[in-house]
Amino acid sequence: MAANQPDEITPDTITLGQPNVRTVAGVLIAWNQPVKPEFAHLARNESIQMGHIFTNPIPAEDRLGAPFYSRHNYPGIPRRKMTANEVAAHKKNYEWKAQTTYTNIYNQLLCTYVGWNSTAALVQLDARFRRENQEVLGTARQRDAYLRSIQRDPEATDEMKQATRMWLSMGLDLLNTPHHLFWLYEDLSYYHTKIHRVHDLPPLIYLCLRRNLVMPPRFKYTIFNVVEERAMDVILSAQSNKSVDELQKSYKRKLTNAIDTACESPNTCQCNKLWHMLYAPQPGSTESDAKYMTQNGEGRLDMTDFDISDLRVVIECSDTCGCSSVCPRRCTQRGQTKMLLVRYENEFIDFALRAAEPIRQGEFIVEYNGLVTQADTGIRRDESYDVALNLICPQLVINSSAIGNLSRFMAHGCQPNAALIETHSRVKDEDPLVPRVSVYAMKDIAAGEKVTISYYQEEQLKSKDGYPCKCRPGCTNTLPRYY
Ligand SMILES: C[S@@+](CC[C@H](N)C(=O)[O-])C[C@H]1O[C@@H](n2cnc3c(N)ncnc32)[C@H](O)[C@@H]1O
Repeated sequence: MAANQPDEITPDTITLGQPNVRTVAGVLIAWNQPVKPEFAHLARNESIQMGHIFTNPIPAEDRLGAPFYSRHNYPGIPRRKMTANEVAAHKKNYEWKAQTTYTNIYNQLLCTYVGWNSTAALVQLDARFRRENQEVLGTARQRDAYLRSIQRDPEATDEMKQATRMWLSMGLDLLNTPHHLFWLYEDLSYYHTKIHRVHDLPPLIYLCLRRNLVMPPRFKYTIFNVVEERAMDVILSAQSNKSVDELQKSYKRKLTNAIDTACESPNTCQCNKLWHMLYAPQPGSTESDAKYMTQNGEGRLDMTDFDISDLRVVIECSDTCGCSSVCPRRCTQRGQTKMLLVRYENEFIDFALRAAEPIRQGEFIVEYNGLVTQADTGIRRDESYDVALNLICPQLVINSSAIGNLSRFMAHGCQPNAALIETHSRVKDEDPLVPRVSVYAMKDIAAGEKVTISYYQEEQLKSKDGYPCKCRPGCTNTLPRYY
């Protein structure tokens, strides 16, 4: 019986690409077997996980052999589930795990379960259920609070308001249609949240406030960068990969610690030295015009005079700085703290990322995760998902079209409220420096607002064969097409 148990989704079942330690810097996709000799030392480094393909394994309930087989085939989302009849035959044997809850049309608490399809949802009246499912109830409450805010929003269309009722007042018609796209949205929210939970990140929610739901995006979910083999060659030979000691041996100028640091251990913090040795414009040289962004004691960046066209870098502490994991200079290492949601917008934008709670100017929002690949591979890809690594590794980009996290949904804004910032960050100075990019708020962002970045240059926004920019009503720019 144990082999059939559908409710076990432990961190172990979220294997490749979802390592359960926060010190992981990335996943190396090594196509060769055995791995190249120059990568042999990486196999022994716990900050790098090795694999041959990047997968989102389907958690244990797929092994159930249950009769319901979903029409939708999405990475990491089980297709086989139990129907109400199947559950009736088994339920005495198991402690089923709650997936999410809704309020039904009689104002009762309705629960769907992991590994069951929607026909098997149950009304839960018992106080023990509430006590034992605080996390599930909390996420459902946050989702419902957002949906109720749409009902009050004077700018929301009637169609959007009507669609919120699908979630806020769960009807029998939807419960009896397990193939409905609605349930795929719910599964994406649940299984991607599951990956977040392993790393203490907030839940995420996918929504589509339309009469007819559109197919949600199909991609593999990761909260670590996935590095291609050739990109790893570039990383290992880059100057930025050298340790502070190595860099110091060849650095001729006198190092000053003139810039303050918010590090918990200001006297031993190495970040300012790294800035001088790696990225600071050298006197007399016109090569780099990089700007150094440093966090204050609350981990926020100073965004006054921030210009999106500047090259800028954040340097995070490593263990050689002598600080702890809660140091204000380790925001990206700690990861997202603000809850975000992904919502379908319109036929131009498709899906976009929105804040589910207020974010203050200068705060870290989320890391931009994806496939670290060569900028020039010769293979066509959707470059609108590319983020350049101009300072850390100019030959590489992070592309999130097929593998990424929720940041891949950020829409373009001609007056953006967030910015991408290259981040030099690793937990140990001897780990490979997998390039990272972080998203920070340029302005205060209200709950419910879109998180937007500018990913087009001024001249690209007038593209001839493009399509209209929908960043805000009245925008007259056009966006280029990429693929
Ligand atoms: C990085 S993707 C963003 C995520 C994408 N919307 C999705 O659903 O997967 C960039 C693409 O989103 C669309 N997009 C983003 N911002 C837009 C805007 N302001 N106006 C129109 N389309 C936009 C364009 O199709 C663009 O090529």
